Amino acid sequence: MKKILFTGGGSAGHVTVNLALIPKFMDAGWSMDYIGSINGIERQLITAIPNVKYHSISTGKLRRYVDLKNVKDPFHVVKGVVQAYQLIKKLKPAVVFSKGGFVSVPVVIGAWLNKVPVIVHESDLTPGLANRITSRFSTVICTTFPETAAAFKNNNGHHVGPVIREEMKQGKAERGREFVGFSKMTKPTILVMGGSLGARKINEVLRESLNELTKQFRIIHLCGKGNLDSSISNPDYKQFEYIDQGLPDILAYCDFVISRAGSNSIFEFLFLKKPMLLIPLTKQQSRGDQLLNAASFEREGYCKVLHEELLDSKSLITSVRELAEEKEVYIKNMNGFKHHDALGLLYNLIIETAK
Ligand SMILES: CC(=O)N[C@H]1[C@@H](OP(=O)(O)OP(=O)(O)OC[C@H]2O[C@@H](n3ccc(=O)[nH]c3=O)[C@H](O)[C@@H]2O)O[C@H](CO)[C@@H](O)[C@@H]1O
Repeated sequence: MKKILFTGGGSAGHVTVNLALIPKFMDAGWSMDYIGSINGIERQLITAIPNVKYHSISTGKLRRYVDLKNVKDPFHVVKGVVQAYQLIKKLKPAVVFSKGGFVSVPVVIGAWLNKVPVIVHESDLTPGLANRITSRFSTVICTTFPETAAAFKNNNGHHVGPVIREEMKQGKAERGREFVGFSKMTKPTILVMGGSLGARKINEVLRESLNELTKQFRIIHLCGKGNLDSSISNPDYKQFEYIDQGLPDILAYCDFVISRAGSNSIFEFLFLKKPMLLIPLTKQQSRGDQLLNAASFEREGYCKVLHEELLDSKSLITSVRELAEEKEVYIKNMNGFKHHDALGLLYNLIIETAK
């Protein structure tokens, strides 16, 4: 039986493509292992899947800012490399697929030391730090955006396009309504998603604006772990920390989306033709990848952008109303995007690369 090893984590954006690939390898009868961190979101998402064996290793965050943990973390990364090397030596996978995030660095180096071919995936317009490191130890780097492929120095970039999980295509609006517990009613519904980990500023401003927004809309708020606010009682507002299996149904049910600009999420919204208001992570909080993702979508006319520096209750309410008024224009523009089978392309590439 052929064996594949997946890695990637830290946030769901570094797990989603793995979640899309796993059913394909399962159907083809491959044996599957996953190396992730001890406490990252990948543990919760992957251990819920039967037939995938989860192994955890020590990890260290790769920070761009000064922090006392920067002294300790290189030791965690080195320990992770040793653990990954030993695990891969024992597991003997035919190929490693890495979706990035800091946990992937020791795994990819461990695979390279074991001479196992590695495929890396980058979903943002500019490569993340982890992928810039792991690209040097990889056979192919697959990208969501065409221009990203050229950024990798070893000429091993390969554009595959946005990988959409199969279940995203099978959402049912009525199931979504029942899942969240809204009564049958015609008020348009907005899904608010501050990235897979939630976004404090978006949560605060949204909650300040709730009374005004719910005069016109219903709101489903994915607020991130530990961010529920039990003091709010509004029949047109439902909040969840994170939704795993039910998300396709909820997206099918929603009319609009307010979101961070993580690449996997925005391509899912594009695929489902949901007019979106994007509030990208700022340059102070990140390398600026979401600003570029959002700018690229704005140029194509797929979204409206509200920069966090300008985000307050007034600008949020105005932007949402404008989005709703211009709904048809956004949908028309999104209809022009040509989707192809990126998941199939990626799957075939992995099969061809496997030893
Ligand atoms: C803070 C941070 O580091 N953000 C990065 C992270 O974002 P983040 O982890 O938010 O990643 P994305 O927006 O790309 O993807 C999130 C994925 O989680 C899913 N989802 C989300 C919420 C939920 O309740 N249920 C659920 O299933 C979405 O459908 C999507 O498939 O990875 C992205 C892709 O590399 C980057 O663009 C972001 O800059």
